[in-house]
Amino acid sequence: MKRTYIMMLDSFGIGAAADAEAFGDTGSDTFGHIAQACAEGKANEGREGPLKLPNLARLGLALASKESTGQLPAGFSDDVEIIGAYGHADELSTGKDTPSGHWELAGVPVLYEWGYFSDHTNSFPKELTDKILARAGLSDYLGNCHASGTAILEELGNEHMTSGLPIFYTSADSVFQVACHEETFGLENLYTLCQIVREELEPYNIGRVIARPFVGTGPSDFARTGNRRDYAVEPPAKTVLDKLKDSGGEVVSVGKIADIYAHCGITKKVKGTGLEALFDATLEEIKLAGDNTIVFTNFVDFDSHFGHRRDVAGYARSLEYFDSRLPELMALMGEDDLLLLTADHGCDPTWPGTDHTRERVPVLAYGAGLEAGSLGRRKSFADMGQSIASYFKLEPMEYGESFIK
Ligand SMILES: O=P(O)(O)O[C@H]1O[C@H](CO)[C@@H](O)[C@H]1O
Ligand SMILES: [Mn+2]
Ligand SMILES: [Mn+2]
Repeated sequence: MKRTYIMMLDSFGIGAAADAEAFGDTGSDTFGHIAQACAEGKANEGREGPLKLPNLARLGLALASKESTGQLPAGFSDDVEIIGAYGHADELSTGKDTPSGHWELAGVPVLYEWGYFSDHTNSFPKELTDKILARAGLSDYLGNCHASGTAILEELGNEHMTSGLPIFYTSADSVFQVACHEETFGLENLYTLCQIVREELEPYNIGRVIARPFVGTGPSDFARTGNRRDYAVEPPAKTVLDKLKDSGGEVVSVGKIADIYAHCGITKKVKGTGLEALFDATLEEIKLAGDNTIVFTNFVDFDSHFGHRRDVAGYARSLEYFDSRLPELMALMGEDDLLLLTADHGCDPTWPGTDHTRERVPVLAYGAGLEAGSLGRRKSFADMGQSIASYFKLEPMEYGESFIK
């Protein structure tokens, strides 16, 4: 029986990419800097001391990081019995965003330039927002800037609730984000507005519109909810997910995977909010998975709760939680099953600003008869897509070199 489990630790980079300089990210290292802070006793909220990831270490995480950066992350040893194939991959895609990372992993790098709203204030062109407002029947909107999604709620959340005007903001990514209160504005109204934005963005080549619903009564208790929705454009070519689906296989999305692939190549969708719920849902789907199935989970909290929020201790705590649950997943694996752990970009919580960081990602592959040891430096995340194609005996992808025969 052939089944692949892809665990996407959103934003878990392992060292600056070869081209990090072009992004202002030279020296960034999500994993390395978290480990460093932990070893120095600077990440003790809700956890303590050096970062402990024994299961990921046995899969080769620390050694992959060493091969990426030239040094072992603080608190990790190379004297560990390695049970998996481990490597690190550079990104071919032009951007350090979520869709690019996910699509490239599935064999389709984004080689064109996305559109960006690069101006930090007055970010959106008036002719665009005029069209959106007219279609949505709104008189005006708030925001119109680059912002952290939680900071902008503190700043504009109250005004939004009293005026009923949506908050529009963006970031260094190719995104148009819309924050609205779930109760005062209404969740369905927010989704409808985002659909209008998606349609009006057609000429701008923007990767994603993101609905950012929140609840609460004021800045002290505003909280974003799990009803976030991503409206991505479709990948520019068939991904390995499409190919497996077209060949009659099953592709199960857990979390926001389906949204990120614009629902292409997916046969079943399961949602969950938070690391624990997503891990539970993943285990349930693995138990149900038949032959020729991919179960693909995105663990978004690493990125949205900790990376973007520059919360080192929170990131470390969640990594340790994730690691502690890995044995449950591995116990469900059949002899021929393949487990892949990776990331889509970096989001170094020690880095200035609140944006992603251009980093290499871990490529941890386990099972399916793979020999334990180094896979070295991979030129593209697409090596994973090519390997999955080869594993399921699908037509080869256009990009990527397989590490599975
Ligand atoms: O600050 P928040 O709203 O979490 O937004 C972040 O999330 C988006 C998607 O990763 C990024 O573009 C960044 O802007
Ligand atoms: Mn991401
Ligand atoms: Mn992000």
